[in-house]
Amino acid sequence: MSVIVEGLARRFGTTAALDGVSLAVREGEFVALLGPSGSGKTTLLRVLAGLEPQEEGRVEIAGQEMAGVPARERGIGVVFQNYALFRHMNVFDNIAFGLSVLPRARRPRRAEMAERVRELLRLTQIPELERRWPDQLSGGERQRVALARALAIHPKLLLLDEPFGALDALVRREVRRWLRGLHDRLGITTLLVTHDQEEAMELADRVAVMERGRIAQFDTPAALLAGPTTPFVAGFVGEAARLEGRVAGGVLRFVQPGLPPLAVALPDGPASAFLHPRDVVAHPAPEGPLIRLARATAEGTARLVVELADGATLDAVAEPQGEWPQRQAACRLEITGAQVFAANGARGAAAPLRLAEVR
Ligand SMILES: Nc1ncnc2c1ncn2[C@@H]1O[C@H](COP(=O)(O)OP(=O)(O)OP(=O)(O)O)[C@@H](O)[C@H]1O
Repeated sequence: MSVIVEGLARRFGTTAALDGVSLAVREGEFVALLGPSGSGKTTLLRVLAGLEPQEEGRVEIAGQEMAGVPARERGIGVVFQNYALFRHMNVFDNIAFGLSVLPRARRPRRAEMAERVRELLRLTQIPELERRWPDQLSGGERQRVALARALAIHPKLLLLDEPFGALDALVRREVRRWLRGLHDRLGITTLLVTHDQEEAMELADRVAVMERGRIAQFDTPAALLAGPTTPFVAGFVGEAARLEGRVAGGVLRFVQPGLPPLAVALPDGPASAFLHPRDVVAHPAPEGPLIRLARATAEGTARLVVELADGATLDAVAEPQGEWPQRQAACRLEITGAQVFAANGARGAAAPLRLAEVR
């Protein structure tokens, strides 16, 4: 089911939780809504689900205008982080609940209902938990039950609000891979709210980055990392550090001493550069910025925190062939690229200067 949102607004007192949100989600797509706390992610999901009124704008799901359509007639499956299972019902009854609240005309008969619940238990790979009570389940198992309950009504759209929030990191990773596999098999259009960018990047086909009630950028994970369109997105997505500088004659020089200038096609004037750790490569050198912290990564490379001459720190990687970097050792920093924004919002990708260009 495709979802089209246009100019959506929702205020709480003087707070604009949604301030003109437009978004077009394709049928079968997995989209993550990513943004800092309070940026409007949950409100957007609640408006789509019909749990929150929209003040301005329109929502269309599968070609149908949603204004005035009550929540339970929207055909949407919802899993909220705090949408706990019913403690007085076992797993089977929790899942069947989704069906029992359907409007009478669409509610299946008992035998059909039981068959559907068993099918969902198989689909979510927890058939052995059918008779368990919620307090006898692990966090990951509870999430599977909550998802089975949301899927019970054969939703055409699935809305997930921080569904893994309560799980520890390892279980979280496992459950989200499983969820993505399930999505690929069922093909249900899915919107997931998260403030965890790793989760958004791993799961979603496209990510909508939200900032103060608006969509700052809606793109594939790779495009967001490679081409953030605003300083907010550049700072929020990835692990980039922000450094100030000045462009003159196509050359960016940093305010901080000890960093090489870069070539960038931007007008003269102040500029902000976003440097990802992988773009800052430390080489052994007799003098220069000091390595304050060094740690091995899961990929077998070394991640460093380097202290610049003015006391500011910068994340970097060690030159791949170099010796294992020592704390307190001096280094020379090479910058292989950066996203740069001029004061007027124009952006450019910076690259190392060739020696002939350094004046
Ligand atoms: N029922 C409400 N009453 C008053 N203000 C609200 C209400 N719901 C949300 N808000 C406000 O609207 C803004 C957006 O909230 P929302 O919950 O949508 O953000 P969010 O991005 O989901 O945040 P989080 O990641 O913390 O859940 C916030 O400033 C919040 O305080």
